[in-house]
Amino acid sequence: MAAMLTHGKRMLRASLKKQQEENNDCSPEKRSKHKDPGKDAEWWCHVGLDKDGFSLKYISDYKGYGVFTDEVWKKGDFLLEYFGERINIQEAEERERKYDKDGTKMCYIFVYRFNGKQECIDATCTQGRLCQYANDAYPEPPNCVMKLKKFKNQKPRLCLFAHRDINKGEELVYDYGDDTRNLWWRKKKNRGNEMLTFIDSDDDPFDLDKTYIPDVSSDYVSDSITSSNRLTCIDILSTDCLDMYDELSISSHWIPKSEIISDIANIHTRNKPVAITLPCDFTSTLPENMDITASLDTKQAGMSDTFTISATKEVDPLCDISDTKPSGPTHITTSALPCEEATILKVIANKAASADTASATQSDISNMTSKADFHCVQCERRFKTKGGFSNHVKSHNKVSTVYCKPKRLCKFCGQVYSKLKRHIIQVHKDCKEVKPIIENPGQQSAAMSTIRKESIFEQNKLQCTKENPSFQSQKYCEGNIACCPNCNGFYAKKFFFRHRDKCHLDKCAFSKPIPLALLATEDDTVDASFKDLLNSLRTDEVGSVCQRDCTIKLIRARLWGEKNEKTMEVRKSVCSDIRTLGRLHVEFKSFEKNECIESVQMFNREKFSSLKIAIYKITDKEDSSIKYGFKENIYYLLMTSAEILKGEALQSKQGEVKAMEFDYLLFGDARYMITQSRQERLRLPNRLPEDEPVEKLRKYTLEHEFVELRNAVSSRLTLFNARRGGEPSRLKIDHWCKRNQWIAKSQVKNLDFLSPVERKVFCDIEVTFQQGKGTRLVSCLIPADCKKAMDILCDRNIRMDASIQSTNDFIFPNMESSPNHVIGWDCIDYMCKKAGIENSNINATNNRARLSTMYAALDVQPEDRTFFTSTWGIQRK
Ligand SMILES: C[S@@+](CC[C@H](N)C(=O)[O-])C[C@H]1O[C@@H](n2cnc3c(N)ncnc32)[C@H](O)[C@@H]1O
Repeated sequence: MAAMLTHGKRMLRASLKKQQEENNDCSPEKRSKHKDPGKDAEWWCHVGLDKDGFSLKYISDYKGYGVFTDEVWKKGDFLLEYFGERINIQEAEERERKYDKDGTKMCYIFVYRFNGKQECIDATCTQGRLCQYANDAYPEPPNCVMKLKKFKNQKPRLCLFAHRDINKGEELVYDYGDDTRNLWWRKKKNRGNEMLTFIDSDDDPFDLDKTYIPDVSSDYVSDSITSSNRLTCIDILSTDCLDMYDELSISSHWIPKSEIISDIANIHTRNKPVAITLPCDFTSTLPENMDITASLDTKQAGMSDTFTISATKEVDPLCDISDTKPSGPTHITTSALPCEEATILKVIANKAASADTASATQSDISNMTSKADFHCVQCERRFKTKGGFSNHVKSHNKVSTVYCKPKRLCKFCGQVYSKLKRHIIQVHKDCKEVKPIIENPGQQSAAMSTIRKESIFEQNKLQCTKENPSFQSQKYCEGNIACCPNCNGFYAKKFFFRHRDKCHLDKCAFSKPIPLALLATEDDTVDASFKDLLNSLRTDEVGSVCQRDCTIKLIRARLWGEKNEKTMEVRKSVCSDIRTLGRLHVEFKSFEKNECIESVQMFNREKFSSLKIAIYKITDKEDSSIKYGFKENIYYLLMTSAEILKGEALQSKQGEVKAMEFDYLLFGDARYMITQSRQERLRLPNRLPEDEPVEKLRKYTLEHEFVELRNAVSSRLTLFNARRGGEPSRLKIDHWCKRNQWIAKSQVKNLDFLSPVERKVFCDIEVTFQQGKGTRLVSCLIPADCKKAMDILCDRNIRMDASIQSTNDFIFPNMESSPNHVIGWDCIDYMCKKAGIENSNINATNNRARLSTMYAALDVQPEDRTFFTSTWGIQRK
């Protein structure tokens, strides 16, 4: 593969700068989400965007623009796609001539060979993408590599991958290939001097002359300096040695030599201190590890702009040049120095010193070094000795791990104090609550602890209203704070169990999530179960959107309010619905690039495209397929929400909202996939469980002594009822107790119209009805062999012995102190493992499909079919 990238001119600088600003957008849709670089590349090519983490910078008039990394990349990572119009070679040649002729456009045509044929990508007119600005690596080794990637049913794509680990701030460069006809820059000599000497200026596309003085304020210089915190390499090159090192130029990897040379007019040195004359504005672009403050101070004091760079012992290589006259360029590398040491390299503002520098001797240097003023850039403190300075730097490193006593809010005056106790006793001594504390010193600490707890609660309550709340706890802890439902105290989650005993809480009591718990206490109009629902929301970004956004709050209240039975299922489904709305809103905001936009705007027809992207973002799977079931749920959720909002607008006499009609315009693909999946995939023979493992499992659940009674019975009922959704696992004790209310056994015998099979079914089998999904009642058949086990599972004493919460009235409870029922699929999985069935695909859904497939093959009369489908829980359209 050879790349032919023709040179261009520098005219588009302004427009590219604008483009760069657009590219710097940090929206989440520009973040990678794939670990596998191939998949990652496929996803980004599919989405048609560039990843975050790169920026376009102007390097020099010679090289033009380049792509730089804003973060660290690992070897093998997919970086960017070279995106453009796909054209053939003839068209490419024509366009190249045209671009050259009209001279207004740079030409970005990439030529590669695929299946023996030359193909081209023209990125000349590509807007808002970066890869076309990546330069050729020559003369350095490349840090990335362009690969041709062929994804399913697609034309090949040009993808740039990291060839090695790439640091932040590095320029992305790859090998343009060995077709050097167009790579004129490879014919240039003396790249080390950053193109100051062109050997054949005819080749130079920019017609630069040798005395070209680059623009030091260009983006590249300032940006690369600020982004680089490392002092990795300083080269001191001797040029015209009038005297010993009278003129030196300094180059380092963060400042192209050309730029420096033009701006550092004189760099004099004789011995160790190197005196350089810097222009004022250059001093402000010095890297962090040189002392900028010192130089600025000097300027403020009206002193000269001449500075002395002196080095302490650590920069030993500098000594090497003090005595000997070099025969050629001398390289002094400080790259071996650890960062902390490199900080010691100082710029000392000292007019007198600079005047003397040209004749400075070794003793001058030691004097200077000993007089060195070590300045800590973090806290502005100055040190006379290097030892003191080093210790001080270490102490900074420790700060992050040292506990800093937080300031507490005084509940009496609303101010924060670092010594709350002292403040309360001194200032609020006359307060009714404080007097007893002062009078009974023995109880002081307990009483203060209560006051502190209350103050933390109030403080955290205030934090809840903030976008990025920072919560406090009783004792120091990093993140993960829990709130006690009993005393409202805040504790480290890790140690909450200790407090649980102190507060005499139930062993299985949970801490409550922070912000929602606090907000819920504020709103007394909300019933307890709804507060409970609020508390169960997670406290991440989506959770906080759900609790703050008025529209979501309204929808949540309506969804919750319209359910008669507030079962665990209903709770879960409302929670999941509002989290889905929250997720949509988060994505919607990010696409709209407006943090303040409210979720009601998602229902505004004019914002259709943003909503579309938001849906796309959350339903898109890693392998570029879609979560179609989820997408269809979103459809229904949006429809319901739009109805709620319309109703609300009418009620509040605001007139009808401009709510969207959510037709299948957005959701057609999901609907298609669902139908396809239901009609085809589920019925495919390889999806259906084999008879053998089903039989084995049936036998196992029958023969097993009900040691793991719950799992066995739940699995048996799931198989027996052949029903979707694990409904038997949701049976409640009440369902079992009231089973006789549905069919009176005594009367079954007298029902002449029943066939013998039906009669047997009704006599032997227990029938109960439970609520299915939505409002449907679904029958559950319990075979005779499970009756005893059902009695055992419902026995209150046995349940107590098994530590099942008394409030949990599911027959098949989840044991982990949860108020919920077990997941039917988990039971089957467990039993399969016990029965030695490997990789089983038995589950309620598959089993139901298997049975109905078998049943469909039978020649059954229509009325019997009706009986079968209604009684055996197989849904009929
Ligand atoms: C695909 S463009 C790269 C982006 C380009 N720097 C710009 O500003 O548009 C290729 C052009 O960049 C310049 N270029 C690429 N690699 C270079 C290198 N190693 N040295 C000098 N110029 C280079 C040449 O002008 C070349 O024609």
